[in-house]
Amino acid sequence: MAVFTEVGFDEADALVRRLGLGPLTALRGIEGGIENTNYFASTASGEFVLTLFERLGPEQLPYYLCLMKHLASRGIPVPGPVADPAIEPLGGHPLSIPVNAPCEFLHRVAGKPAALVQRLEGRSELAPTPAHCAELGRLLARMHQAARDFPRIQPNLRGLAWWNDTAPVVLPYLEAPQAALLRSELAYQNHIAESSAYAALPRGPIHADLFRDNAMFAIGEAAPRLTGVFDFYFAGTDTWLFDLAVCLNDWAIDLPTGRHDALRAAALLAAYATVRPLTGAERALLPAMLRAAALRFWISRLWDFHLPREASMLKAHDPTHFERVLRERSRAPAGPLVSISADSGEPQAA
Ligand SMILES: Nc1ncnc2c1ncn2[C@@H]1O[C@H](COP(=O)(O)OP(=O)(O)OP(=O)(O)O)[C@@H](O)[C@H]1O
Ligand SMILES: N[C@@H](CCO)C(=O)O
Repeated sequence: MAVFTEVGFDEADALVRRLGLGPLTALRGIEGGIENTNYFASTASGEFVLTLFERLGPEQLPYYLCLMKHLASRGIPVPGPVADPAIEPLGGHPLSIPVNAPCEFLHRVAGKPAALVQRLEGRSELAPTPAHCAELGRLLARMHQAARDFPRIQPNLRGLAWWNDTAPVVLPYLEAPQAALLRSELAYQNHIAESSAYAALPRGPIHADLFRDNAMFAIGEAAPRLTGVFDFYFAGTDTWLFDLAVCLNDWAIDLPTGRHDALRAAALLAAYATVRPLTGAERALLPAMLRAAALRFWISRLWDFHLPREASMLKAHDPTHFERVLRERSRAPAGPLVSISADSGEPQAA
């Protein structure tokens, strides 16, 4: 469980009252998550999640919170953040907004920047079937399209620049074969990022961390139905293909071996393509982006594992999983076991 910062009942009560939600009736630290402190907060007006940001500051947070609001207002099922009625929403062009200007969705709790968002119903499906993957694929494509006119710009802060900065920090902890893999994959990804095919990839705001534990499905319905996706705190402007690769590397992977599951991948890709067919450049670079997405989480897990932070309830993720996924992706250069027909963009299991 990750509660890095303890929140007193009275302080949370003061926040929800200020936001016009009535008195707090219950507050409970949430199991799971490794980045932020999360609590379930029940109030007279409904169920919410209180997040205290442990690493991110007021420079980055307005992007995530405003993106969630933007998506929610476009009918994408994401938790809407609750605004402080005392703070005037900022108008005008986002680039003209001063970096430290107050954001109506950003609060302060226990000395940390904090947000209160709606609690989604349902539960995560940790053993997804092709039908769950299809639901996710459709939603991902709708989300990419709905975010296209989101006016703020912020890079993916866990993108290539961060990999280049962080690899030297974790390399001293690695055995020789792992260090060689990390160095060579980083060189490959720097090379890919300079290519004209990469420059041609469509891009926009992406979630960038949409693992199966960041989505909720309705409970007790015959067919899988997503009730929403959450945890946008790694979102940023990047290629849509990278977002798709992050999802494929989690939703369509056999967790014990790191092997690709062709049926789940085909379902996810086909559903995505029914909403937004992939471009030629995307089809060409899917294998490289699957490697990039594996590298991203291998590095962040190594970083969290070898340079841990204090937490009263914390379970670090296993870095060796993404080392296995990366080796699998590099061994099978065709990437997922699917072929995507050039004319329709429709993937099929190979
Ligand atoms: N809006 C929400 N609705 C319902 N449950 C939520 C919501 N936000 C968070 N949760 C619950 O809290 C848990 C932890 O949240 P989250 O995954 O965002 O943690 P984190 O530490 O911020 O991120 P990470 O997944 O990057 O470790 C989730 O697994 C989920 O059970
Ligand atoms: N989804 C990430 C954790 C949060 O970034 C992982 O599984 O490593």
